Amino acid sequence: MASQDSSIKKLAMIGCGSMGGGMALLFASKGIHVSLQDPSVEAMDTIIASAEKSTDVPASMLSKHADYESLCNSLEKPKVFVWSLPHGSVGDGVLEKLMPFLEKGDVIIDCGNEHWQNTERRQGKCVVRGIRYVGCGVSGGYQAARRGPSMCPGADDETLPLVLPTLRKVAAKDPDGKPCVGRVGTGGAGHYCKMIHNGIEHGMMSAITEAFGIMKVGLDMSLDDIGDVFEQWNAKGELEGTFLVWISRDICRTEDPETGERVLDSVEDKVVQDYTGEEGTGIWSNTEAVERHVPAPTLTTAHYIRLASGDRRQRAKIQAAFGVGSGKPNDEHTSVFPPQKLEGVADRAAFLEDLRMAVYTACLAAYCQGMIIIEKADKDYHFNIDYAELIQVWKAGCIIQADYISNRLLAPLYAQQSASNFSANPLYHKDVTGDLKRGVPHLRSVVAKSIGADQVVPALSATLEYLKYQTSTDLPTSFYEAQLDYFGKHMFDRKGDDVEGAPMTGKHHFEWKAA
Ligand SMILES: NC(=O)C1=CN([C@@H]2O[C@H](COP(=O)(O)OP(=O)(O)OC[C@H]3O[C@@H](n4cnc5c(N)ncnc54)[C@H](OP(=O)(O)O)[C@@H]3O)[C@@H](O)[C@H]2O)C=CC1
Ligand SMILES: O=C(CO)[C@H](O)[C@H](O)COP(=O)(O)O
Repeated sequence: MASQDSSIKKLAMIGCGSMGGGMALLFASKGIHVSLQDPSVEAMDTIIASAEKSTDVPASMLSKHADYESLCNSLEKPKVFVWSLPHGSVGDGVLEKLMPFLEKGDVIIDCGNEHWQNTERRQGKCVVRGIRYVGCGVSGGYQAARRGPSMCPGADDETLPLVLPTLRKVAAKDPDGKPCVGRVGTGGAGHYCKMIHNGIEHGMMSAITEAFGIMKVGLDMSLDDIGDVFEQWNAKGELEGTFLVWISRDICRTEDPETGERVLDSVEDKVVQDYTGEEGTGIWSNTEAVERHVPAPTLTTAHYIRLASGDRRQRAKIQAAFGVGSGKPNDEHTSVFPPQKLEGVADRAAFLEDLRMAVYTACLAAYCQGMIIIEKADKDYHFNIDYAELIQVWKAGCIIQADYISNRLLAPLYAQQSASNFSANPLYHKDVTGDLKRGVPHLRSVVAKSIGADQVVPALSATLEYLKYQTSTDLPTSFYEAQLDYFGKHMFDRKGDDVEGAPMTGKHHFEWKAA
């Protein structure tokens, strides 16, 4: 591996599906020989056939291998393996079978969406044999896998310098040509941050989806007009260069060439990834938020509508119990509380501006909530996160790419990481809070009108609530604390008792009613 330019000349790609296939071609296009391994011979043949058709990948840069012995024999020492596998037991099984062929110094770069604790467990197994295991979250979907994804690696500080020169060659580049990969942190930090990336992704997706619903039904706009709005939002201002807004434009406009109909009109309203177990990042990121005691309602509420959406049959049955529909999922597309046209929108352009700012505010809140989870995890798990590198990773090639948020707010903030009074919590920084404050009147207006018209706005409304409760030191939760003390003798602090440091049990109990 470590020849003159210290970059990798040969590697094995284990897992040749949509991501692995794209990355295999990408590595090969950069002059790296890629040995393919996948249970499906067809998957490997498809990659080789794509290389034959391509102009940038000589098919001779790829070889396919039926077993690990042949795969390992095709590599140079130290051997380098890139994994693009489903999470969990698949990776454990591959590691077990691969172990007999591994030697000191060999490197595994796990580019799947693995749970960070699995990553650390495997790092522990590998390190005792001198094998290096990098947990490298990859983002951007299968198209980016082929042309340059955003890459989020975590491992010990001796291992990362060995793989970074190669990852820099293939990773997405920001507009200044700087690669979107870097030293994110130690241990499972790479997979941890990718997991939170996906949590942020879900919050942003929901906010944009809710805005779509508002425009479609609440304003009775055509798909073409909605596509135009997304295009304008993406072109300038706070949502400038937001990947998810950009693809939303395309989603509105794309027609099926066979039918001439909009593809979107044929898509059923269920997100099933959490049910199929195909992906786990949504569940893990929200579980982490709660376990780290970080309120992340934009992410969590986005996840709840996803969960509700996934089981369409259950929704149909519940709907019938409310007295609407037949209870059979495919009979009707209807609602117990059908969304209606918005009332009180005299000036559509002004409302669309409110909507743009509401979506921005929710996207920024999603980013903030994600960064606060990472900050807390960094302290609890000692990831030693390099925040500036992490924001660089997310500057291009990834699903949460949001140019304004990263360039104008987060990159300048995280450039100060070495300052003695630095905090990675974006809500302690005035540029960020200034923008959130500016967003609130727009968000309030959109949420109020939407609620009046039964529009489905979980992430937008949860963001508004979040900004209210996370910024208040006068919450109605005095009452909650009193309830706890009444029935459970859980104690409370009196007003003015609060002190610096971690939250502690209160010092007082009141005998509200004699036992
Ligand atoms: N799709 C996306 O947009 C993104 C996905 N990811 C992550 O990347 C990873 C791969 O995802 P994706 O490419 O979409 O999934 P795919 O299902 O398309 O690819 C996974 C591949 O792994 C293969 N595989 C399964 N078991 C083994 C094994 N024991 N040895 C070798 N190969 C095996 C599968 O083969 P077979 O089909 O025959 O079982 C399949 O070809 C996942 O962790 C995913 O979460 C990350 C970012 C984006
Ligand atoms: O990791 C990804 C993007 O970043 C993948 O696209 C992933 O499949 C998305 O799935 P989910 O919405 O369940 O996280």
